[in-house]
Amino acid sequence: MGSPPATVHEMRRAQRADGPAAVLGIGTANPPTCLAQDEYPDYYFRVTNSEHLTDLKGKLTRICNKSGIRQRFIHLNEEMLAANPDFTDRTRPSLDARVEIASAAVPELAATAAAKAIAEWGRPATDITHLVFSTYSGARAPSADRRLASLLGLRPTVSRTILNLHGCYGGGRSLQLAKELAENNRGARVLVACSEITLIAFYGPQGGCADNILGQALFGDGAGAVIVGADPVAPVERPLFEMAFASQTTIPETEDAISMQINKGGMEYHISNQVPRLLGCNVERCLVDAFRALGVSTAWNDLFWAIHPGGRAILDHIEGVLGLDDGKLAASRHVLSEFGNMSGTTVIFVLDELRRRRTVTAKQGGEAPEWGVMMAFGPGITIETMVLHAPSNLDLEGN
Ligand SMILES: CC(C)(COP(=O)(O)OP(=O)(O)OC[C@H]1O[C@@H](n2cnc3c(N)ncnc32)[C@H](O)[C@@H]1OP(=O)(O)O)[C@@H](O)C(=O)NCCC(=O)NCCSC(=O)/C=C/c1ccc(O)cc1
Repeated sequence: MGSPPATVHEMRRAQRADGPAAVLGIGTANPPTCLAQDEYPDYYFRVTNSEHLTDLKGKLTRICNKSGIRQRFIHLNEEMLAANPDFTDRTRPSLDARVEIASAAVPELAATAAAKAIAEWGRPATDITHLVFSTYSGARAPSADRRLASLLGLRPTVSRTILNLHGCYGGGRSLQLAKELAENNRGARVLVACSEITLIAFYGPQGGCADNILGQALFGDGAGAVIVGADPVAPVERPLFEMAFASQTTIPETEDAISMQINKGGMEYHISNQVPRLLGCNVERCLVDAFRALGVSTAWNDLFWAIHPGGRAILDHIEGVLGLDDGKLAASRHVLSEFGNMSGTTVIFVLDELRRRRTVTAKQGGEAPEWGVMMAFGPGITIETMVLHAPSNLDLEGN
């Protein structure tokens, strides 16, 4: 009766997508409080009652001036600080209060970004089959992925994964996981959400702790969401970027270069001043390996670039070692300038900005590169690399 049973191999082949995973929609969101970078040292030392620490204020001012950042958005405001005075003192036990605020704020910010990505994608939220959520800002279960699924009305069978403490490479890792899920599950539609609020790592300045001063100068809050799926169904679904290849590399002997740890007073972190140099020494090898695996030969200046702007010096080093022309990292520099380093979320903002710029180029009759690269970095030191292809039928309008 009926046809002979398929082999397991045939069943698996039938479960897989035919084409590559692609970005089908992008959305971003930020909290309402915007801080101008040139006013930040005054703001920070005032709200933390630390005006007497003039050396540290001078250092923060020097870092802000060189940061390449114009403004940042943050969830924490002065009313919250007034209600939680322990937030300014890293020795006081304030983790409970931070987690309480973050547990609500992180998924809500993600929901705003996700609603925009879903609107651009053009299908109902109930068609989402998988959710990958990345954050360093929470420490509770059920966690932000569960809450986001409720806020968006996702189906109860949505397959959820949360990535915690991946820091600045969380966006790259989530997108790589989404690629695997979409390509290995025919018809899958994966929502990637990254949402970070720096409240978990906000403290007043403390002598002898330059890491904290660096973080206060660079980090901002934001959420980014991406819908990923293979074999887009025209005309509703339009691929913005196809994901051609993805890899992760850990730089040996750099375990201590970037670290984050949750303790009773919030999240402590250390960022070595060698990070820009270490990345500069290692990114080209990742790129060479990626393009060799694809069998594509290219000049770096023939690509479009979506690099995580971890700091201005990181972009400068990468631009230098790869010999990139002025403007090749413009999308990354723009996002750094207007939002700061929003950790894992930032690379989604860069993708969004990149496609906006490609629209302008196309409207002006110019040509944008067909192939490009997304890279994100974080503790490990970990480098996430993804080779992207922009299809010629690209709908670049976005939301
Ligand atoms: C904009 C910088 C900070 C300064 O510009 P510069 O061109 O290097 O300028 P200078 O060499 O004159 O340095 C200015 C000051 O910055 C100081 N500085 C220079 N890197 C450092 C340094 N890692 N430490 C602490 N002082 C420094 C440097 O010592 C100096 O201090 P001073 O001599 O007192 O003026 C630049 O070095 C830069 O972009 N660095 C890259 C920063 C970086 O590694 N970012 C990636 C890591 S991000 C990450 O892991 C995220 C973790 C995270 C954690 C918590 C969160 O909430 C969210 C996320």
